[in-house]
Amino acid sequence: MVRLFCQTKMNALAATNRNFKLASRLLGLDSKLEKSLLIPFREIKVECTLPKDDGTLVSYVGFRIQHDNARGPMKGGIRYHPEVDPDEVNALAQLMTWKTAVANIPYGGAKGGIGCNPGELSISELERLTRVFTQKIHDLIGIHTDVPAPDMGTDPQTMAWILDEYSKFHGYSPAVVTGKPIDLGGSLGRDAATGRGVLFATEALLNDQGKSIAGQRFVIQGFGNVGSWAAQLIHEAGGKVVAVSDVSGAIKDKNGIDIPSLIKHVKEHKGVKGFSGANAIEGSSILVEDCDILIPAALGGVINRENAKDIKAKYIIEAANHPTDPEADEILSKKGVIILPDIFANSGGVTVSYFEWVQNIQGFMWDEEKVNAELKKYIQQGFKDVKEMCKTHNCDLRMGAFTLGLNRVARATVLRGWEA
Ligand SMILES: NC(=O)C1=CN([C@@H]2O[C@H](COP(=O)(O)OP(=O)(O)OC[C@H]3O[C@@H](n4cnc5c(N)ncnc54)[C@H](O)[C@@H]3O)[C@@H](O)[C@H]2O)C=CC1
Ligand SMILES: O=C(O)CCC(=O)C(=O)O
Repeated sequence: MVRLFCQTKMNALAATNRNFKLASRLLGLDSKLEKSLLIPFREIKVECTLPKDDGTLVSYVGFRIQHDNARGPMKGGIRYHPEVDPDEVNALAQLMTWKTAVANIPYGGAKGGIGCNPGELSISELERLTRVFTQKIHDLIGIHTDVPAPDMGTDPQTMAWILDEYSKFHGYSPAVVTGKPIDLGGSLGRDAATGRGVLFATEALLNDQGKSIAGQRFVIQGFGNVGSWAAQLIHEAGGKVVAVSDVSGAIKDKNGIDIPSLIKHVKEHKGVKGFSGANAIEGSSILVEDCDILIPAALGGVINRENAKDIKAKYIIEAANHPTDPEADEILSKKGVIILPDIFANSGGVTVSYFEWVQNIQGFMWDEEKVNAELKKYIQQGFKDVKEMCKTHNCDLRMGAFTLGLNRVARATVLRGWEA
């Protein structure tokens, strides 16, 4: 197995390919088809020169990996983070292909990113960098080819800049990105959608186990778009969020953190650090804190062979992409921990992105009630479909989701005549 950066964390692409191969074996896919599904459709790597506010020039590397388009336009977020590298973006693009298929929305998969630290750039530097990146990729994305969206370190404002820059070349095209500000054709409910999807997915799993959200103790790693919305909605549903972390630090209160007050604090102080309503703890201990349900909502590979044995949660809901290494999967499975995999658990974001794209193409805006009700239907159906695959292949939820996604993409690929 290939490992980079540290001994404990597996390379993201090696981990994703391993899950792909296991699922492909369960489905008995033909080896030529397997190879065609694994190799990305197109890999784009561009140099982006940023004129900084002080007049100096800095070079960044940007990526857009377009993994597969058998089921429709490629779809996936754009990440700004110092650890963005081609293997990670490749893995994330591949995961998008299986995720859109699990959600049963008419898309393929892609992902992009720039290896930068957005926290160290001013707003005008972020705008210039986003525009330069868009200039480099504008002829390879499009409403019916590849539709970006926000991911870690990017937000609706980033999408507005991409939309504006793209429109200079192709005419006004709101449907070229999703996760836009509402004033530019964004969908009501998209901002909360990944967190809301995490709530619906958790409810589906707990219902299946004869349980409910109320009274369960949650720990959440990451308090950005996904983590903070998940925390808020879980809090409203009667769940007790007992510990939270972000890049600034970690906090804990076994009686349950007052999430609305924490959200206010984070808006003012840019992080959970210093929140007076809970005790500070070591960020490194967050994943092994005592709880019923652990929600990683930050980086990949955080649950690995080093810490898996110490995890106390009975359930892990993967709000982040690929937070769990296959080695940790094995350890956790032996401990009886149930994992709701990323390609299902965090599919609420891309599902509402699909609703946004549909609204843009139709030129007709839905109300938020409709968006949330449709999202619930998709997540509940997705859970049923994943469980069905678990039954058919006698496998866990991750392999249930992978076999579901792979099977749908393989069928579309064959129907389109891939051997011609
Ligand atoms: N935004 C979306 O719609 C979707 C996001 N995701 C995934 O969810 C995860 C989070 O994404 P967003 O919330 O959008 O990003 P974000 O940029 O809004 O928030 C990221 C959060 O992670 C925290 N963080 C970063 N490094 C950390 C560390 N070492 N320890 C603890 N916390 C750390 C940051 O402080 C921040 O609170 C990512 O894995 C992303 O790929 C998945 C599906 C959709
Ligand atoms: O909303 C989208 O199109 C993609 C979101 C995303 O990047 C993800 O699900 O990981």
